[in-house]
Amino acid sequence: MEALMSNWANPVQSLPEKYIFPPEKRPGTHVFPVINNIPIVDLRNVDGHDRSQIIQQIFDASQEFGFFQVINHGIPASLMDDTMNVMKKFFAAPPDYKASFYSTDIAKKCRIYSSTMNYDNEDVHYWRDNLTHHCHPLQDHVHLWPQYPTRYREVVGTYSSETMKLLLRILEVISEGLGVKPKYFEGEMSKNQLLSVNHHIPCPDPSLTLGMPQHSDPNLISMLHQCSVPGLQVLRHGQWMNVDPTPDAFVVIPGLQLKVISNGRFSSPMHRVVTHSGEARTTIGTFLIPSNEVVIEPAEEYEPLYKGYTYTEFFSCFTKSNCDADIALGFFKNETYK
Ligand SMILES: O=C(O)CCC(=O)C(=O)O
Ligand SMILES: [Fe+2]
Repeated sequence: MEALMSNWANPVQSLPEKYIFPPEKRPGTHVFPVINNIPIVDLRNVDGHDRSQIIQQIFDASQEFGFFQVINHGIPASLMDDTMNVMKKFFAAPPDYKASFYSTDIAKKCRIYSSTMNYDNEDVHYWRDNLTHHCHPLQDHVHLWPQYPTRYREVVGTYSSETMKLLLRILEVISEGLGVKPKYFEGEMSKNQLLSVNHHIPCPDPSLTLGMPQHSDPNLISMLHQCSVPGLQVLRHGQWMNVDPTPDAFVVIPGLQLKVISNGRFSSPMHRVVTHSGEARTTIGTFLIPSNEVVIEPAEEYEPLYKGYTYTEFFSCFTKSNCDADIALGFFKNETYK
């Protein structure tokens, strides 16, 4: 349980050796530029006269940046704040309470762990704790969730059903732009909803370590709710750049399955997390994940870049390739159109 950083005495005076990355992987003392023109999609009139313009904005943003932010998305700021506060309180809970959720078993449906799924075998640890649990359908999972703080289940229950609805609305807009049936992404395609909360305590030396490895999200689509402390970086034209938090917005990140289904019209941007020396950072990620059995394939018939596969087949290649998206997708590339 000493693995959980949120139990450590605060502040940590010097970076423990196990968290110091080899020089080529360190973020260094470089000041990273901020992406100051991240596309912001205003969803206020998505069901009205702005719909076709919104579709265009989402596709343009995905082509140009790989991701976008949404505002006026219908989830009240008060619910976003309540959920963030509940999460911050959970990570501040007594160590004994958190111990009951600690597990390195990825099959466990509600758990807290530190660094990555590979804590026991990795050479260097990432500077993060993570709470992950399934959310959908609520009645199958809510009994496994924390009960501290006392409002956890009530607040996070509402939050997760609202974020699920929002992601399905965004996916419906995307399906329209792709020219597939409006409910293409419902049901098996978005069967599992995962809430993944990252918590990074203040770090004595952010130049030497990382809060999360560089990766593309393996699922269908992700939505990220950042607190006010920056840390998310996206690789843009070969350079790491900061995606600073926009109050009350969500960052929408297409996953690798959307890249395949859209036949490459969406990409799945490479991102990572750097640490902060002054303040703790908490982010709430919502992931939609296909069922294990559903066949993922380009929705267009014309020159499909990938062969069909099940999500289980993909995920096994993804983990075997050490979570390298290019290697994993390489197994499913269609030779004819490479
Ligand atoms: O916490 C963040 O800012 C990013 C989280 C993320 O990329 C992920 O959980 O996949
Ligand atoms: Fe991610």
